[in-house]
Amino acid sequence: MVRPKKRSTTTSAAAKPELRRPSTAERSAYFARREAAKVLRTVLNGDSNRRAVGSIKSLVYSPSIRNKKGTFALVCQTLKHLPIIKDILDSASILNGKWKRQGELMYIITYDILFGQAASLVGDAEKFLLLRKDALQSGLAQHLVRKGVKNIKDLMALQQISDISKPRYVRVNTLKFDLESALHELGKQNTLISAKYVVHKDDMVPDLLLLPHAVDLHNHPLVRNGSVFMQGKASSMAAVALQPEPGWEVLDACAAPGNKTVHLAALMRGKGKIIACELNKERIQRLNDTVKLAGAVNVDVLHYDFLNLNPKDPSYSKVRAILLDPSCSGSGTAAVRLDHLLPSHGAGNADVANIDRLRKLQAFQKKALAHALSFPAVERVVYSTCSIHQIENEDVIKAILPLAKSLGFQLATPFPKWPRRGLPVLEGSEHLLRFDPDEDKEGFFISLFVRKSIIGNDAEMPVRPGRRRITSEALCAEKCCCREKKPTNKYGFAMFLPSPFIKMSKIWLHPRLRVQKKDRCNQIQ
Ligand SMILES: C[S@@+](CC[C@H](N)C(=O)[O-])C[C@H]1O[C@@H](n2cnc3c(N)ncnc32)[C@H](O)[C@@H]1O
Repeated sequence: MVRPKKRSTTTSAAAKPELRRPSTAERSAYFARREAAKVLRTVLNGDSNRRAVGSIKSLVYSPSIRNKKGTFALVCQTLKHLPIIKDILDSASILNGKWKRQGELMYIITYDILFGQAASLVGDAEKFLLLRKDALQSGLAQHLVRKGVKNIKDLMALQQISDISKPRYVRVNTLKFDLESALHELGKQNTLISAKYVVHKDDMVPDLLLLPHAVDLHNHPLVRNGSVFMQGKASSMAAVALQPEPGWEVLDACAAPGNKTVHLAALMRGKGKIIACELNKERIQRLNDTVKLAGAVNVDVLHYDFLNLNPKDPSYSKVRAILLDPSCSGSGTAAVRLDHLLPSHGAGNADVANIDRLRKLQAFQKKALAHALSFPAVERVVYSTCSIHQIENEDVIKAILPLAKSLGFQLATPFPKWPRRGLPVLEGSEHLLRFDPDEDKEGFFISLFVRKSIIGNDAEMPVRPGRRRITSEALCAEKCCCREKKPTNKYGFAMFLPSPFIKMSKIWLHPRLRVQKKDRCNQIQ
């Protein structure tokens, strides 16, 4: 890394301005630009490979970034202006091989020279671009002409980049703090911004507080000591929908970073047991940290593949509720993650690679939901995603519903007063809950399965927890999400039933359960 030059002993009058010791502001701006370039490189690489390693926010708020606020602003602003910056650098052929390899740093500095803090520019890369400032400025003037606008303000308006004014929610961690004290503390005069936050209680989710969107609480003492968690409304609804009772055994199937795990612990008032299962080794540390920060003593972190947990293992025989918040496309949080700033935005979201990815995610989601429903004592299962795609939401429920029904589950209605429900593509979609990215500033999906002893019309006999009645529809759903499709006979039944099912001899040949061959698998496509 080329650092700002230290004071030199030379006495040459011409060299003096170049070699003076950089001021604190210049040094801090120098490092902020390097930190921003590092984040920008990760973001742009992830975007071009369609494999984001983290959102802009999560990258900026990682411990390695010192000047978080400055870095975040610089990355966002550079991204907003990136098409213009690239056009100017390309058309003026300013970058040679050496500086091309540091493209992200060049973008950041160009942003600063043309649109930002050109005052504190020290460093070799900065010097290189400052020497070409005239070329950059005339490139900008030509760009404005090409776009048919008079000034930068009009140019930005043309790009129609809207700021996402998502309200800021915090969930009070009742394991450590109480709602009224949090309301009081957060409402106090804030010395940093010399203003009071206006804090409201959420009208639907207990222990959730609402603040203005501009409020930055990352460094607030209550956040740092785990008294409150920065958690959105939709995400906070998932654990509440599960309604775990104090003393229950609960499984959080896909747990890291653990926001919902510790919410479950708070709802259970620290009584009972939560098994927090997580596959990803790196994310286990985050999960452990969240659990520790929240003071959740009844959480057992398990580094394991949820799909390989054996529901018949006595360790899980008392699990009464499962929260399944599996990996998903994250499309519902795209706005919050500032994906609209990325070059790929608007480049055809539904491209082939994306659809392929969604199908793979859906295959996992269906397997995981079928697996969650197979735990013998489970009474309540929440399936949630932060995706807006039907394929990861309603389609998953539709595919698994026959199996769920055969096991004695029904869809129940979490938060009946919430106005936005599931897309009407399956019977019972009114039970499903959706957050809309336009109306609610984020997309989210929650479904709740509750085990009843009588299954509506399809069943004359009660199904006790732990016992399953297998219908042909259920078999279809289970096979199609876990195995290859099997050939069916003219009645629509599988001709090659998996041997354990035959051994169980529990396939009830009730005429109602025979589904038409043509209808059998369409719900899982
Ligand atoms: C959407 S995130 C969960 C967020 C979490 N519920 C929260 O609120 O903080 C999904 C998590 O599931 C994990 N995961 C994916 N496949 C898994 C599997 N087969 N078993 C356990 N965890 C898995 C991912 O590593 C990821 O951490």
